[in-house]
Amino acid sequence: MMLNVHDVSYQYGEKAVLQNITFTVEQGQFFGILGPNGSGKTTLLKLLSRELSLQKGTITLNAVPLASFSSKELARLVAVLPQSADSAFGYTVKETVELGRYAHQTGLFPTWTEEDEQAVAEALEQVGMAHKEQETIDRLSGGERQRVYLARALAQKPSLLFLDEPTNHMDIAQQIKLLDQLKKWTEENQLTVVAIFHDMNLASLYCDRLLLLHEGKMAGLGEPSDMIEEKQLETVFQASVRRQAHPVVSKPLLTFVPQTYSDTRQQNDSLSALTIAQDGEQIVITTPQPFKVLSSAVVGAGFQWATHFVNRHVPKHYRCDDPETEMKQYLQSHSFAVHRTIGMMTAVYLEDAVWIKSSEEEVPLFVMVTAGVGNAVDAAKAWEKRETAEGIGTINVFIFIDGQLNETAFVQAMMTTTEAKVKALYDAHVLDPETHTLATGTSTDCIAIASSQTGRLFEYAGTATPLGKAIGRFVYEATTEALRKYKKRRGDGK
Ligand SMILES: Nc1ncnc2c1ncn2[C@@H]1O[C@H](COP(=O)(O)OP(=O)(O)OP(=O)(O)O)[C@@H](O)[C@H]1O
Repeated sequence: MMLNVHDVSYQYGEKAVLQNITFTVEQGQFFGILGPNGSGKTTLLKLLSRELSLQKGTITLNAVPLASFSSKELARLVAVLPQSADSAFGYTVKETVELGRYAHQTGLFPTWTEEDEQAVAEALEQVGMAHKEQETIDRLSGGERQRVYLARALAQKPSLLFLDEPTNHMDIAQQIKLLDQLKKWTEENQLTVVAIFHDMNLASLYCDRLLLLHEGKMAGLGEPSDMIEEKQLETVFQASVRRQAHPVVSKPLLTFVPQTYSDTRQQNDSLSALTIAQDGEQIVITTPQPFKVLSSAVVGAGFQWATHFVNRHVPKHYRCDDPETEMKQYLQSHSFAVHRTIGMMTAVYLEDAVWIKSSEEEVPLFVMVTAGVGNAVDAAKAWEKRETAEGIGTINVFIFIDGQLNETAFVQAMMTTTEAKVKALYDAHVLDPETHTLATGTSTDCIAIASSQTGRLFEYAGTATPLGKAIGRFVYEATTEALRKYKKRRGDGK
């Protein structure tokens, strides 16, 4: 069933609530309508289901004007789950769902057929309420009631389903279950769904296309990934929005920034608040306020907020099939909150760690490096190597920045750090022991870029930028010094 809406406007008395709305929903599509309270979503849905009569514009179903369908014809094609379904108190669950079959009853004295019975049973099954079919509606929870009303709409066996906030009152597990089910029906049975959503992430995850309404006007129409733009949503919803990639699904994920957030994070010179504790077993850097971190660490890789940064000494012959789990156990046994800790390992002597803090006038930066290169690798020749060399070999780099970094700056900081580290290895003439070519790192190197996310904004960290220049310089200097200490301890001083 294809739905076409062209230039539709509507007003209650003098009050214009919809203006020039135009969109098409193809058969089998899951179409979402989003917008703040009062933006006209319910009014639009009421016009689509003919609960309100059209004042201006056209609405067609499979190219036939909506107005030309008889009520009975329309009821066979279209089912509606309204925002607040009329509570049929006293009715049982099954009786409520049976009401959905009235559209299919014919003649003066309609008879209840096997088909009707089956449609009701199926609908109850689909929403997971079959086991409560004899329960009265008033004894159900809000979420269960919502599922029964949905079953009533489904029992109609519609081609087009209009839903006003279908997951209202449902817990998150039920929401996902229901939307998964609806999505499956659109795909398998070519059911067309038009639904109002309040949760933009759910809408984006499940809908093929979205219409964004703002004060009765179209503020956007398209696929979720093209439509959910931070600036656009901030204007429409009057809230601070951040857009990221969903970790699994190829859809955007939105997060809202609390208004109070900026007020609670006014702190200058977060680097002075860092404390360093060192013994032979570990170096622990602690910050009272969480830093946002991008790292390749054993524990806490990817983006994470962290308050503890652990560089742990392990024996030279440490071997483990699952170092991440082992490291997490280590952190737990040392009373660290694993989800707030960045954990790296090294067989290098921790006394040889090098740290540098930039001076006042430069970009506020703190760098710590431990370096061992017994395991050095030339990345360009790694494919030729037969086995990983045994040896003390890891370069761990921790960088703390007093400032705000966006994702671009984080990624560029990683690149700049890697380049500076490679240059330090090059200048120290470190060779891959197997290929005898210049090494670019070791097979287990880790980098953590940690930013206070307060104060100065850094949008870039490439080598042409102030932050990139500082990172390049201090990572190079710290790595060079750490390599010198490592060589000295090994006694080859070269
Ligand atoms: N029957 C009515 N008479 C007069 N004004 C109405 C009527 N129904 C809705 N309105 C007004 O029309 C505007 C749009 O309402 P509508 O219910 O369509 O918005 P909505 O986007 O669905 O909001 P919500 O997210 O709160 O459900 C609102 O300002 C509302 O007050």
